Amino acid sequence: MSFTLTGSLPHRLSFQFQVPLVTIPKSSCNSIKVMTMATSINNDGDTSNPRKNIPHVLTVAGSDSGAGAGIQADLKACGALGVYCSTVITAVTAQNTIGVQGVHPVPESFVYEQLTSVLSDMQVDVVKTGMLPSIGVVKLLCQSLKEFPVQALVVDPVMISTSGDILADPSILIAFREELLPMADIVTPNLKEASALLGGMQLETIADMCSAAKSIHKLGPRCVLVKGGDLPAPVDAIDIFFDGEHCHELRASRIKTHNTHGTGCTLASCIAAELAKGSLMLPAVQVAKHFVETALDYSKDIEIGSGPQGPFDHFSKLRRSIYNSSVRRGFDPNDLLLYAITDSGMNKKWTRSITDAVKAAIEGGATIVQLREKDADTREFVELAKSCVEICRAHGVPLLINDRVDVALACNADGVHVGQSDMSPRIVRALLGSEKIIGVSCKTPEQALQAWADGADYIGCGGVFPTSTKANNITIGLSGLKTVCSASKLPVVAIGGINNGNARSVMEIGTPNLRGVAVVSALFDREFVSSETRKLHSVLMDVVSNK
Ligand SMILES: Cc1ncc(COP(=O)(O)OP(=O)(O)O)c(N)n1
Ligand SMILES: Cc1ncsc1CCOP(=O)(O)O
Ligand SMILES: [Mg+2]
Repeated sequence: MSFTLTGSLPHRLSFQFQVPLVTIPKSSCNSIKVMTMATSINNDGDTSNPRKNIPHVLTVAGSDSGAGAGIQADLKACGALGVYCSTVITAVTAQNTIGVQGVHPVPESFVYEQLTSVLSDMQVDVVKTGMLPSIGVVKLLCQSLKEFPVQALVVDPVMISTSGDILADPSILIAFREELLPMADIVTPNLKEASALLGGMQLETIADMCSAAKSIHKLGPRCVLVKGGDLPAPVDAIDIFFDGEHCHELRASRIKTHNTHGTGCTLASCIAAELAKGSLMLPAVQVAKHFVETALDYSKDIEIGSGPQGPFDHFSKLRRSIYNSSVRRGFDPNDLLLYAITDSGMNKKWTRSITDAVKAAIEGGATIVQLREKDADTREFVELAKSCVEICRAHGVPLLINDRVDVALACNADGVHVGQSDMSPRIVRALLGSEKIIGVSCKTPEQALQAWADGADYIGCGGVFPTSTKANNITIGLSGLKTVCSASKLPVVAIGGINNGNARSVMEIGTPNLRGVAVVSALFDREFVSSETRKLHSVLMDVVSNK
């Protein structure tokens, strides 16, 4: 069902909105995405120039001068996920990697003025809250949200900074419990905040987190995410998500780094950004966790400031997606970590399209994709490749074509993978130019050196284990892989019979230029591609973060 609003704008434009009406039950824990399409119509009635609404998150939080957390983290997280972010600043803090040196709350009346300015004019989809320094600010925010309802409210109940500094008056708990949480679609406390919301309850185990999530849910939010980052040294970063019915245990690899300042703000902003794009709640939380895990991994060695907790880089993934620009991007060997190679036979068997298979692999954490479509007609292959290039580019994941330089040129793929009996990499380089990625299959040190001399960017080495995906392929074992890696001047990705049961043994052969695993059947000869990819990704992240 929809209704039409018409009105007029200044100058020569009039506008028309199609507004679908939806009713979402409170217990569904889904995002409430009401899509609006504004179409500008000129005086001739021409509708050829539609105005698009960009998903929009408003963050109501404090400014962090060091830009690792707070408003600055929220802006970066939303920007990295392609979502517009407006800001209402509740306090200005002087802080750096050492701690918080000062807090200057913005007068409550001026917080309200900012809220009114944004909400009365802009089409905000989701509001995300961070530092709310006083009861007065919480009350004014709730009042504004009643006056200008939005589709979802994400509450990060910031009370104490990770350096131990107090960021909100302790009396704020009453306002959280009585006013804000009943309006929230999700609240994302860490262990200390969950304990404070529940009057000091001890939280030491996953079972404790689950019962805390259930108790916080009784305060009114649709969903609760209790973050277990402070649990005593578990292997994974474990969070508990409660949707009013089930407790889900969400795991991500625990990255060894001191650059963790702003992870809470970033996680909540990513959830808000995904909800603004129309995602359901659980997938939004999963994407947010994956974003934080990847950003921490990419930033684990950066050095900003001299204190114990540094910020991380929100844009690592975005930078990887600037393939279309004229700037030479260079091949990033980190991209080889989880190399997903398609197989049309397998995807046909599980009745899914190649594009859906590629989307699912990326969702699960694939870091590079190769289209290996041995049976496709050329025309069909080019069309498929164009769609996959679009999908991969939107996610900052490089897309390579197996064997077919012509198809790679036609779809402007990021590169080509060739074997010993395919076109020589030297000719491929001459055809593709210096910007594109070229991979070469090698089983021996001699082949590896030749590939380097021919201008390859990486080596695909295998089959490491027996496989039925490629007929008559000689198996070289872990020792053959080690021999090639040791002789190679190039980064190497291992291939052949690799799955989440043996990937660790491959990655632990002890040669630093082995950068990942390439897999076909372990992802695509399975019913659920994204969860299989996620499992393998988790094994790989575990290995690399412990190196
Ligand atoms: C990453 C990666 N490594 C090796 C191969 C195998 O390539 P090739 O030897 O040309 O065999 P086909 O895949 O063409 O059958 C690969 N495709 N990708
Ligand atoms: C293309 C290729 N090249 C060497 S082994 C192989 C097949 C890898 O497939 P799987 O991951 O299913 O063993
Ligand atoms: Mg080949």
